[in-house]
Amino acid sequence: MNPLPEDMLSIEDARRAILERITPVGAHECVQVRDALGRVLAKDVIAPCNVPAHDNSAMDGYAVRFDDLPSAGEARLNVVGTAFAGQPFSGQIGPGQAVRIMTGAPIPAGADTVLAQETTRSEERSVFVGGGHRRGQNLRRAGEDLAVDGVALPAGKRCGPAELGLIASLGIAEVTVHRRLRVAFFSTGDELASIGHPLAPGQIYDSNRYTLYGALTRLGCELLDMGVIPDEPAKIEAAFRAAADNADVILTSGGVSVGEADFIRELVNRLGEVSFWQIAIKPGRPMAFGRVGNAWMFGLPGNPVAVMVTFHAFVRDALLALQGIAPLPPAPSFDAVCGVDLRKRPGRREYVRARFEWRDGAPHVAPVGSQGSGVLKSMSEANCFIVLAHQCDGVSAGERVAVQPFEGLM
Ligand SMILES: Nc1nc2c(c(=O)[nH]1)N[C@H]1C(S)=C(S)[C@@H](COP(=O)(O)OP(=O)(O)OC[C@H]3O[C@@H](n4cnc5c(N)ncnc54)[C@H](O)[C@@H]3O)O[C@H]1N2
Ligand code: MOO
Repeated sequence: MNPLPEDMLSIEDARRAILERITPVGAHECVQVRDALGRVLAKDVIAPCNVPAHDNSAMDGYAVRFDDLPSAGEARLNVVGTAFAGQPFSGQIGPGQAVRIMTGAPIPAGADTVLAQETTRSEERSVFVGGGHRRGQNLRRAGEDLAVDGVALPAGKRCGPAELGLIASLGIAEVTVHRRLRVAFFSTGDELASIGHPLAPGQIYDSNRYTLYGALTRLGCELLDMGVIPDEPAKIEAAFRAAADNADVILTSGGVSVGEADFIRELVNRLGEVSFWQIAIKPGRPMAFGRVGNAWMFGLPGNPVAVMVTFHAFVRDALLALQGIAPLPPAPSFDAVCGVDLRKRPGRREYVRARFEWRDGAPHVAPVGSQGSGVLKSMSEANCFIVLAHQCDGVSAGERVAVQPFEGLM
């Protein structure tokens, strides 16, 4: 078995080193509510009005005065009008009176309680009510969702469907968001051909740019796809310079290890700085992080699954932090019963492509397909990673293991 290098950083140390150094992109812009989907708020959204705007009914039924309700037996109240959402009852409810009310209608003056109509009996202009009610029941108070002048959404929040609706519920047409993150990316390797070009002997099709396109698009980044760059230092250097002039982040794949055509680290060290490049992770050990000009640089390993694992473990959260998202959402994770024995070398965290399913009310998980770090098929068949901790030295069938589902992450 090959020895593990001694100067590998743990995943936690590498993540900390990355996240401590980066700060969100400074530039902001104003966008229409719909265009805020996936964008990160750069300023708090302050409520210009209450939501709900007025005390209103949570049920179809009757608005009443609690003091008119019997503690036992049945009381009769006079129905003096009707309140609809959008058509309030303009009068005042007096003793012994009720107003027929629909869900969302403003509570008439004088009423303090709503009876669901299923708990009542009506006859012409009367309603009969029993005991057992609570003062204030079935009422939604003005401002109980969002209070006027309060922070409705904090800066750093990424806008999803709920946030768009919430902003609209305040009547706000535009919000201030961080500028989109610009990410330049290219693949390196003489063996790589792009789609549409025939393969020369020894060549393979470049898949990493497409995987990265997918992952970056899902994160809402502005993409600068720089294609395939051959293993020629001058060409890679030119690509780095152009990328650093135009992007906040540069992602490369390939050429980061110790082979004779692996130029990435040497070039980045000349144009900027490599902070570290060996991490206690499998797959993905040779991943370089550093800077070129004003851009952050992630030199991802060439193997297609190593690209995805390092993106998941390091790049994703770094991009979220650069977009201004705070605090970073934790990666969803749960424990599942492992169906097979797993071999594992202590001293690095391993990400195993796997599928989980629910059986007998509990999650079960087992690896899928070949775990070679060039094998994308098993990545596509998997729906989660089994994450084996740094010091773990193997798992026996039936033991519980940590699982990170892909949904929402990849
Ligand atoms: N002597 C050592 N050799 C290797 C080590 C090591 O520590 N010592 N590490 C291995 C590990 S782990 C990985 S991962 C790879 C990473 O090396 P590179 O980043 O230099 O990647 P390449 O050599 O350029 O490519 C590796 C592999 O991936 C294929 N590839 C590259 N780019 C693409 C692409 N865009 N689309 C599809 N496939 C791609 C490439 O053809 C190679 O097969 O190094 C190990 N070696
Ligand atoms: O760790 Mo490499 O990333 O096996 O493929």
